[in-house]
Amino acid sequence: MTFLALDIGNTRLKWALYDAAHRDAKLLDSGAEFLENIDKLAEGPWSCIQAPTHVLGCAVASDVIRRRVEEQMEAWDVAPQWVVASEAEAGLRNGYDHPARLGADRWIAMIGAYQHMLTQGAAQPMVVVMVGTAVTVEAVDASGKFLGGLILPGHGIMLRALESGTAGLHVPTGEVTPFPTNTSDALTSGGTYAIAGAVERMVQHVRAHCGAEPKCIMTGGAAWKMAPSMTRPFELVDNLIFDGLLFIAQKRFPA
Ligand SMILES: Nc1ncnc2c1ncn2[C@@H]1O[C@H](COP(=O)(O)OP(=O)(O)OP(=O)(O)O)[C@@H](O)[C@H]1O
Ligand SMILES: CC(C)(CO)[C@@H](O)C(=O)NCCC(=O)O
Ligand SMILES: [K+]
Repeated sequence: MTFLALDIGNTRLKWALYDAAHRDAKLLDSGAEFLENIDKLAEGPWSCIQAPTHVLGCAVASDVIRRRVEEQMEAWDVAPQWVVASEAEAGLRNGYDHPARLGADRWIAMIGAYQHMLTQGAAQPMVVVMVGTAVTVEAVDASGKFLGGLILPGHGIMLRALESGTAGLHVPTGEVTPFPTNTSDALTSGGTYAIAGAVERMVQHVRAHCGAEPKCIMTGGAAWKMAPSMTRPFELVDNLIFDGLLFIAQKRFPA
């Protein structure tokens, strides 16, 4: 039995092959492709992996992209399933006005984060941050209710927006520093502290609403770059989407 977890994001597709559809499964293989390269998965990295028994995915990209990924799996005898946000799943309840409109990546990452917290001890409220093309900052109470969350432009989008929207700004990478004294540092620090500041605000909201200190957990390819600029301790988790997918898969595909 093998299980393939897919995370089709805004910019890249990430995949991970496990030896079982279980939270303690062993990772056999993994990779990432920019969305413009997904038509070469079958002849490329997927040509030499074991055919998965089950495929569970998270897709925030368009249906067209999702269908192109499904085409890459035609050599395998498997019907991929895609998680969509619902009113409740895997211990979480969805407080969104229209639960199905919540991004599947956000929902799955919260499921991963909540289960991760429960394995560590008593339930407490959480702030779950995902740092990628976009940044999301979610609030979950100790009972597993998703209270609401923020969506912000990611660091790359912020800087590109400044570059294209101003007369004379160009954006070479700078350092994050409290008092930037050159343009590069001012831009890099501005983007980083915009994210860190939004997260701090959400921590305050959760503390006030729940009357308890939230557990803060951060994921996404650029999470480690944000970590030193946060105002409070954050646990970094490699890929909460895969953790969430594994947990959901364990229910959907019992051994
Ligand atoms: N120093 C930084 N601080 C914060 N964020 C950064 C930094 N450098 C890059 N980023 C962000 O990280 C993103 C890349 O992260 P990641 O690899 O998780 O995203 P992705 O896989 O491209 O996104 P998606 O999952 O939406 O497809 C970039 O788009 C940029 O917004
Ligand atoms: C916010 C993003 C872009 C983050 O990847 C994604 O989760 C998404 O497209 N969400 C749908 C809208 C929403 O979550 O309210
Ligand atoms: K993502």
